[in-house]
Amino acid sequence: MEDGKPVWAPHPTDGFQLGTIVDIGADSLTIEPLKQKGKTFLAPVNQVFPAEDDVNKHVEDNCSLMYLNEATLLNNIRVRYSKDKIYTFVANILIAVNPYYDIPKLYSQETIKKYRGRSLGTLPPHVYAIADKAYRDMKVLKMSQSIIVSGESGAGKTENTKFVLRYLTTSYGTGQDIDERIVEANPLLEAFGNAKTVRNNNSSRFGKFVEIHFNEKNAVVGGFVSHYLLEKSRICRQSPEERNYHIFYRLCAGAPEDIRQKFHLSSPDTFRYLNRGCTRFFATKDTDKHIMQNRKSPEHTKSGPLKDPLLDDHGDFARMCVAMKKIGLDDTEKLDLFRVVAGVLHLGNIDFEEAGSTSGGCAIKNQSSQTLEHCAELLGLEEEDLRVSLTSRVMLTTAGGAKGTVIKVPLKVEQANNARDALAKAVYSRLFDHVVTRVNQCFPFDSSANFIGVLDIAGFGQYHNNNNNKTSEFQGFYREREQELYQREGLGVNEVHYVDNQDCIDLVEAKVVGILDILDEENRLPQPSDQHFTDTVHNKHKNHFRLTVPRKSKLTVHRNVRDDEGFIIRHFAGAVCYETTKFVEKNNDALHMSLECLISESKDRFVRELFENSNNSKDVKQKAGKLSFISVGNKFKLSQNTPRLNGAPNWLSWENSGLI
Ligand SMILES: Nc1ncnc2c1ncn2[C@@H]1O[C@H](COP(=O)(O)OP(=O)(O)OP(=O)(O)O)[C@@H](O)[C@H]1O
Repeated sequence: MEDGKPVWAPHPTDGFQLGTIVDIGADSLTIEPLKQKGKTFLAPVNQVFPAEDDVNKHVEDNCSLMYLNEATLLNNIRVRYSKDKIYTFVANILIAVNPYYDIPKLYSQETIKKYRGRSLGTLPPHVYAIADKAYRDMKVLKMSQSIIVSGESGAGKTENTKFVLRYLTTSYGTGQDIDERIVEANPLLEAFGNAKTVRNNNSSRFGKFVEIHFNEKNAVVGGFVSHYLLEKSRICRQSPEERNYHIFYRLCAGAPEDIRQKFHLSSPDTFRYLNRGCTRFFATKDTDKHIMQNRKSPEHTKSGPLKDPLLDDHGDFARMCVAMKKIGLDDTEKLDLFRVVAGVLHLGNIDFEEAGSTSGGCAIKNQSSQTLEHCAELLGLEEEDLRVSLTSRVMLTTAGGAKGTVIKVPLKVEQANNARDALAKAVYSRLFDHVVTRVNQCFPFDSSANFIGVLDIAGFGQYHNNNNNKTSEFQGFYREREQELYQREGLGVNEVHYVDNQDCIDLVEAKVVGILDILDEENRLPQPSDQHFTDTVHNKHKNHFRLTVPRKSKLTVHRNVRDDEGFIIRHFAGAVCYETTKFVEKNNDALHMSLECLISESKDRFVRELFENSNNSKDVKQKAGKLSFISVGNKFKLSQNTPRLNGAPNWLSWENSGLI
C-alpha cells in the first residue's frame, strides 16, 4: 500500500469504505475516510486492502483487477450491478447478482444466438457463456459436463438454471418439441416442489440435478431430472408468513367448481395444513376478481392478495393444467394428482382426543367424522380401517412371553398426531416422486452419448452449518481443479493446504457412534427423548476434539443451554451450538406398520402405485411389528450421493443483491 493512495477499510454497514492511511501502528492502521475528512478511526492491518486507482471503473473478470482482494472484488461487482451488469467472471467461475427485475434483452433470442460457439471471455460475462463452454467442452472432450449452481435462497439459482436449459435446448436442440417439453415441465415441478418463504415467493424446496442428454452428433435428445431432499416438514406446518407447496393454493383458488365440490375443497384457512401459515393467494388486482369469495380466507379478504410479478394462483392453476396436457398427462391422471393433494388436506383436519378409557389411548373426535370420510374416500381407504390405523399401531412381541404374538397398541393423542402427519408426508412425497417420474417420461431417449447436468443445490448457504460433507466435497473438488489450472498455466502460486475435516464428518455420520445413528437409535427406544439423546452423544464422544458441552462456549447465550439440551461442534469454519430440542421428533418420518400396510393396499390404483416399489412396502410384512422407522437423518445421508457430477464442473455462484 503506497503512501497517500486510497485504501478500502472496514465499514460497519457498507462492508468497506475508501480512506487513506494517516498513521501506521504495530497491528492497526489509522484511517481517514475520504468522505469524512478529519474523522479518523483504527482498523486492523489485515482488514485494510489496497484500492484500484479508479474505483468507478469495472472489469468483466475479477482476475483482471490490479489488486484482487475481498474489497476490490465486492466493489467491482457493485459497480457492475449499478449498471445492470449482473454477471462477472472470476476466471471460469461466474458470479451473478439477482437484479429482481427483467433486464431488457438480457435473455433474448438474439443474445442466445450471440453466445453460440463463442469462447469464454470473448463476450461479456453471461450465464449463456457458461452453458456454451459446458457444451463445447462436452463436444471436444467427449465427456459429460456439470454446471454447479450455488447460492442462498432467493439468489436466483432456479431462474438461471432455467436460462441454462433454455439456452442449450434452443441452441443445440433438434427442433422437435422435446426441447420445449423440458422447459414446459418446470411449472409442474414448481407447483409441487416450490413454496413461498420469507426470502423467496417461489422457493424450490428440493434439490435437483437436471441432465440434458445429447446424441453422438451433439444434438439434444432428451432430459432427466433427479430430485433429492424435498422439505417434508412444510407439508404439515409452515411459519406464519410462509406457505405450503403452491399446488394446495392453486387447487383451492383455481379448480373448476365440479372438482372443488368433488374433492370437498374450501378456503385455505379451513385446513390445518395451511392455516398455520399465510392463507392468502397470489393474485393481481384483476385476477383476484376471478377467485370466488368463498374460496378466500378472511386473511386474504382483509389484507388482499399476495403480489408477485411471476405468481398468480388462479391463473397458474390453468397454466399448470395446460403444461400437464402438453407433457402428456391425461385428464384421469390430472384428477388423480389433485385428488391425492385434496386427500392430504383432509387428512390434516383429523383431530384426536383422549379416549377416556383405561387403555390410555385416543379416539378421533366426533367433529372429524366427516373429514375422516372425505379423506378415506379420496385416498381409496376404508373409513374404519383408517380410523383404527390412525389411533393404534400393530406390534409383534419379540421378547418374553409368547414370541410372535400380534398386539394392538393404542396411541396417545400426541402419537396419533405424529402418525397422521407422517402419513401426510409419506403420501405427498410419494406424489412428488411420481410427478418427477412422469416429467421424466415426457422426454424419453433411447440412448445418449453425453449429458450436461445442472446441479441446483437448494439452500447451499445453510450447508455451511449443517452439511460439512457436501461442502467439503465441493470445496475439495474445486480446490484441486484450481490448483491443477495454476500449474498448467505455470503460475507460481503456492499450494494451498486444505484442512481435512473428515473427523468432523465422522462425528456426524459414522456408523453406530455418529450423531445421526445415535439419533436413529434414540427414535427406536420405547420412550425416546431429546435429553437422553444429547446425553448419549456427550457420553460416546467425551474426549472428541470436535465436540463439547454448551457451557464451554465463549458466548453467554450458549452457556445458558444445559448439557442435556445441546452440544457444540467445532466445524472447520467455527464452532456451532446445536440445541437439540425436537431433534427426536424432527428425525421421525416413521410410518408405523398399520398405516404403511393400509396405504400400500389402498383400493385406489393410483394411490397403491404411489407406494409400490418402495423399499419399505416390499419388506413391510417381513418387518412385522417392528416400527418401520425412516429417519430424516438417514435420508439426508443417502440423498447426498444422488447427483452424479461428471467431467469438469462449471461453477456458477449466485449472490442475492441484499448481500452486496
Ligand atoms: N436473472 C434474473 N432476472 C430477473 N429476476 C430474477 C433473476 N434471477 C432471479 N430473479 C428473481 O428472483 C426470484 C428468486 O429467484 P430464484 O427462485 O431463482 O432463487 P433461488 O436461488 O432458486 O431460491 P431458492 O433456493 O429459494 O429456490 C425469482 O422469482 C425472480 O423474481
